[in-house]
Amino acid sequence: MHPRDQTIYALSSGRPPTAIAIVRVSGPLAGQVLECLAKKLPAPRLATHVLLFDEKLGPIDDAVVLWFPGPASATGEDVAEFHIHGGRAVLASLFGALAAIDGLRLAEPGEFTRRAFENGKLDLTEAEGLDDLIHADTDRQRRQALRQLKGLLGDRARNWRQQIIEALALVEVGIDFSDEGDVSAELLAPALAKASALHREIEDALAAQGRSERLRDGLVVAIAGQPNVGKSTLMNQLARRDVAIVSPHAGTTRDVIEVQLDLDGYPVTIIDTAGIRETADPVEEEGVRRARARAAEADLVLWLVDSSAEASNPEQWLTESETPVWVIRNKVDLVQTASAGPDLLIAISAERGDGLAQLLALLVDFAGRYFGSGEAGLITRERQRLLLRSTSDLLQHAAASAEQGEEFVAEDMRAAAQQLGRLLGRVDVEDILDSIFRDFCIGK
Ligand SMILES: Nc1nc2c(c(=O)[nH]1)N(C=O)[C@@H](CNc1ccc(C(=O)N[C@@H](CCC(=O)O)C(=O)O)cc1)CN2
Ligand SMILES: Nc1nc2c(ncn2[C@@H]2O[C@H](COP(=O)(O)OP(=O)(O)OP(=O)(O)O)[C@@H](O)[C@H]2O)c(=O)[nH]1
Ligand SMILES: [Mg+2]
Repeated sequence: MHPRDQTIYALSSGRPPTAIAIVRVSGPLAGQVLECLAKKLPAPRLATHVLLFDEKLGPIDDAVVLWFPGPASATGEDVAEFHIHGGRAVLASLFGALAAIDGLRLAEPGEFTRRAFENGKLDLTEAEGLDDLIHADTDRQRRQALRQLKGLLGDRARNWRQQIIEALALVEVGIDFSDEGDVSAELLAPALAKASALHREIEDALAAQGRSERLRDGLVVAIAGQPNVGKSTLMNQLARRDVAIVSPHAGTTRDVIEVQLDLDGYPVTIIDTAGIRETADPVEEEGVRRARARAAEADLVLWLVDSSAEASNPEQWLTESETPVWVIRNKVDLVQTASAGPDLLIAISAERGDGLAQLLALLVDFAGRYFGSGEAGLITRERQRLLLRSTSDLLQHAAASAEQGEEFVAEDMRAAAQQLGRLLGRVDVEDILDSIFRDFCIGK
C-alpha cells in the first residue's frame, strides 16, 4: 500500500500529562477504528461520550469521540478523533490498540496538513499560515497568521494567476491569427495592458508588505556594557523573573541568556550578555567574544553605563555594525543629579525600577517602527516574496518581449503564471513540499 493511502494517527494535543488529549486518525480505516474501539460509529460531527474498549486490552478510557466522514473533514479524508484523559498510561493504552490494527501507522510531522493540502482543503500559503498560527507567540503574530490561513495571500495569488491566464489566452489566439497582423495586434495590446496592470499590483503588494517577515521572526534586543553595570538586573526586570544571576562581582555573566517577551503584541527576544572588558580569563574572554557577536547581530543594543562611574563609550567596545545603540545610564539611585548627557537616552535604576516604564515605552515605539504599522502583512516568508518578485519581473519583461514576437510574450506570461502556481503549491517538486511540511508539529 502506498504510504499516502495508509491510515495515520497522532497525538494532536500537548505533551502528557494534560487534562484532555486529542488523538486524531485520518484515512480510509478511520471509521473501522471507531467501530472497533467505540463499538459503533457515532453520528457525524457530534461529540459522543463512549467507553473505549479493546478486545485484547480491555477497557481503555472513558472518552468523547468525533466522526468526520470525508471529504467534509479537516484533511478531506475520513477522520476520527478521540478526546481522552491525557495521562501517559491512557495514551499508551490507546496507542497500543491503534498500533495493533493492520494498516495504521503513526503520522509524520505535518502529515495531516499535507493530506489536507493534497486534497485541496488548503493551498500552500494557507498551510504556511497554519504553521505560523501554531507557532504564534503574540497577538500580532496570531492575527497575521490567521489572515494567511484564511487565504488573504492565496486568494490574491489565485486571482492574479487567473488574470495572467486570461491575458495569455488572448496572446495565444493572436498567435493563431498571426497572418492577420491587425487582429493579432488588437489582441496583444489588451493582454500587455493587463500584464502591466498586474505588474503594478504585485509591486504594490511587495512594497506594502512592510515588515511581515520580521513579525514572524521577532525583534532581538541585546543588553550590553561593561561588567557590573547592571545588565543582568535589567534583564530580570524586563523578564519579570530571575533568569540571570546578579552579583556585585564583575564578570558574573558568561553565557548569553535569552528571554522571549510579548511587548504590546510584538515578539521581542531580549538577550543578556557578558560584561565587555579586556580579560585574561579564557572563559570570560569567550563570554566577551559572544557578547560582541550577539550585539552586532541584534536589531537594537541597549548599552548600559553606571551613573556612579565614568561612562564607557560603546564604539570603543562593540564590534562595528549597523545595529542602532541606545546608551542608557543605570543606577541613577546612586547619584544626586541624574543629568542625561547628549548621547545618553534615559536614566534608570534597574534595581529600584525607576525609568523602566519609560524604557519599555521607548522599546514599544522602536518595535512599532521596526515591524511597520497597520495590518497590511500579505507576504510573510522569503519563499513567498521571491516568487512574487519573479512573477512581477516576468510580467514587466512581457512588455519588452513584444518586440521579439508574441511567442516571447506568451512565454513570459506562462512563466509568470507558473511562479504563482508555485506560490500556491499547484506546481511543485516533492522535495519542496517535504521541506515545508517537515517543520510542522507532529499531529498537525
Ligand atoms: N477537535 C478539533 N478541533 C480543531 C481542529 C480539529 O481538527 N479537531 N482543527 C484542525 O485543524 C482546527 C479547526 N479546523 C477545522 C478545519 C476544517 C474542518 C472540517 O471539518 N472541514 C470540512 C467541513 C466544513 C466545515 O463545516 O467546516 C471541510 O472543509 O470540508 C474542521 C476543523 C482547530 N480545532
Ligand atoms: N544601586 C544600584 N545597584 C544596581 C543597580 N542595578 C544593578 N545593581 C547592582 O550592581 C551589581 C551588578 O549587577 P549585575 O546585574 O550583575 O551587573 P552585570 O552588568 O550583569 O554584570 P556582569 O554580568 O558581571 O557583566 C549588583 O550588585 C546589582 O545589585 C541599580 O540600578 N542601582
Ligand atoms: Mg550579568
